[in-house]
Amino acid sequence: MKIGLFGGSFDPPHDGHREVSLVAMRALGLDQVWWLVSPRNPLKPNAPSQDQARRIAAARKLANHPRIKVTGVEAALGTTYTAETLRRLSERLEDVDLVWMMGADNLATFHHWRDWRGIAATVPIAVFNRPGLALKALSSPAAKALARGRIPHAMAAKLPEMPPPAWVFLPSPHIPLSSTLLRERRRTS
Ligand SMILES: Nc1ncnc2c1ncn2[C@@H]1O[C@H](COP(=O)(O)OP(=O)(O)OP(=O)(O)O)[C@@H](O)[C@H]1O
Ligand SMILES: O=C(O)c1ccc[n+]([C@@H]2O[C@H](COP(=O)([O-])O)[C@@H](O)[C@H]2O)c1
Repeated sequence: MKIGLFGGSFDPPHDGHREVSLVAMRALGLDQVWWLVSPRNPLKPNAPSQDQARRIAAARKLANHPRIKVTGVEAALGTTYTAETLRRLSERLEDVDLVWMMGADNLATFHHWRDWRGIAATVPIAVFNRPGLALKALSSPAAKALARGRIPHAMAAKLPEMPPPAWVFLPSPHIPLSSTLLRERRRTS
C-alpha cells in the first residue's frame, strides 16, 4: 500500500488540491492520498479563518474521490509539526510506503520547518510545481542541501519505495489557484 500525505490548511480547499492529488496518484502510483487538514500551520502568524471541522467538511465535499481520504489526524495525534506527525504515522503504519506531498511554495521555505532534515530522512517527498515558484523552490536552501536525494521526474513512480532522503520535483500541474485568492474573492464579492 502506497499513501501520499498531503498536509495543509485547506482554508478553503480548492481544485488545485484535488488536481495535485490526482497527479500524485498517477505519477507516483499511489493507492490513496490523505489530506491532513492541519489545526494550523506553525509558520503562519494567523490562525485559519475557519475552524478545523468546517475545513474538513468542505474538503470532503470538494475531494469527492474514493481514493482521497480527508482526515483531521493531526488534531487526533495532538501534533502541529510535520516531523512529529510523520514519526507518529510511520510508527503506526509499518507496512505502508508513505510519501510527503507539498507544493513548490513549501519547498522554498522548507528550511524553516522544525527538523526539516529529519522529515527528509523519514519519508520520500514529492514536490508539485506552482506558477512562478519553480526557480525559487529549486534554488532554495533545502533543495540545495538535499540535492543528492533528488530523482528525475521520469522516475517518479519509484519514489514511494525509495529509501529516504529521496525527492522528486514534478513540473505539473501548473494551477494558478490558491486559498489566498479564494479568500480575497470571498471578501470582495
Ligand atoms: N495550485 C497548487 N498547486 C500545487 N500545490 C498546491 C496548490 N495549492 C496548494 N498547494 C499545496 O497544497 C498544500 C496545502 O496548501 P494550502 O491548504 O495552504 O493551500 P494554499 O492555496 O497554498 O493556501 P494559502 O494561499 O492560504 O497559503 C501545500 O503543500 C501547498 O503548497
Ligand atoms: O512542521 C513545520 O515546521 C511546518 C511548517 C510549515 C508548514 N508545515 C505543514 O505544511 C503543510 C502545508 O501547510 P500550508 O499552510 O501551506 O497548507 C501543513 O501540513 C503544515 O502543517 C509544517
